[in-house]
Amino acid sequence: MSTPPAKNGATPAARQPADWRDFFALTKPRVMTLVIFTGLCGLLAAPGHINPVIGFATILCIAVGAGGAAALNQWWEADIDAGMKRTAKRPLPAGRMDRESARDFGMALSGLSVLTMGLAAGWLCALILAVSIVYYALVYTVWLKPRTPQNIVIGGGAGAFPPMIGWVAVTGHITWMPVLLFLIIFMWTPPHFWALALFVKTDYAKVGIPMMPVVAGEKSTRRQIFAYSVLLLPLTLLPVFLPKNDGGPGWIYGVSAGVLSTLFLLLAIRVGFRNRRDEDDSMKPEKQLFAFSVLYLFALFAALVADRWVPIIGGYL
Ligand code: HEM
Ligand SMILES: CC(C)=CCC/C(C)=C/CC/C(C)=C/COP(=O)(O)OP(=O)(O)O
Repeated sequence: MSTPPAKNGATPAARQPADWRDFFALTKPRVMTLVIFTGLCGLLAAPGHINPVIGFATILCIAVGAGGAAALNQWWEADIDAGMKRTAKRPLPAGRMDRESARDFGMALSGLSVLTMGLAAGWLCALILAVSIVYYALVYTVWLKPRTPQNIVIGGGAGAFPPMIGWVAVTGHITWMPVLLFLIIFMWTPPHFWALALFVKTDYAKVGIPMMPVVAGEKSTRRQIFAYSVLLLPLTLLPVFLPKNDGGPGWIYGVSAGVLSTLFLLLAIRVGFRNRRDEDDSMKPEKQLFAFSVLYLFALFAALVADRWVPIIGGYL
């Protein structure tokens, strides 16, 4: 694929050779910690045993594949990133790397991760990883993001696959539980992202990306954040009703999910029905919901692992 033409000539040519820190930054390491964590939790919560070396390779491949997809995302969007305050310091818009290096790095990481995943954890895991890379780098970044305010609703699927990959690495097949884990992240993504989009709305408007607050306005986005958060609560409780032999969790997960999702909903209600009087009003509730969304998913998946391992460890004591 050739490098996309500059949309407004904003991306400068690289002024200096990139070093390893720039390549690392290209993998969006902070965002990907949660992607990797949910993948790890899928693997640790699944019923069954996995060779630790294969388990480690699986998580490494998720990390490398997600990093590769993130590099391809930045290769494609260098001009957009140059126009937004939040992203302008990234290696491409800041002129620390040329676009072809980012593209080649992204392609190499993506190819390598899928191949290694296939050899280590099996070709079903490799297929799901390949789908998530293509989903993020192509379907979301190239196709949906510049076209529709539903971009992150549909595109959010990309980030929902890692726990399914971890789970399938252990069990070998897709059952209800990994599908529910996928759906939980799918439902979580709109409130996670729109809370942030509400306070960086002007940036997205400036570069012409049709994010929901830009297209449908604040009020509609707030109501939609609320709606997805309402649906998220019962969805996170559904796993408890699955049979134990499909890895259905018990009360540790159930209680944690109930408490966490209720807190999430309370914050979403504050954001959802807030009437800002003027543009200068603080965005504290939105910032709180965004920050909590990250903590929430970490805690929810940690509870899933605790649910499986606390009784096992307790049995040894
Ligand atoms: C299409 C779906 C998603 C969109 C558009 C999105 C967008 C964003 C954006 C714009 C940020 C701001 C910070 C940054 O860019 O560094 C962010 C932060 C973050 N996102 Fe998402 N996100 C999505 C899905 C996910 C998923 C699936 C996960 C993990 C499972 C995730 C985890 C995180 C984390 C951990 C942060 C905080 C990073 C930090 O502390 O700097 N996001 N997200
Ligand atoms: C295994 C695998 C391939 C996982 C992919 C994980 C995935 C899709 C994560 C999405 C999170 C993310 C970096 C969103 C940024 O959106 P953006 O690119 O629109 O944000 P930006 O404005 O910060 O560039």
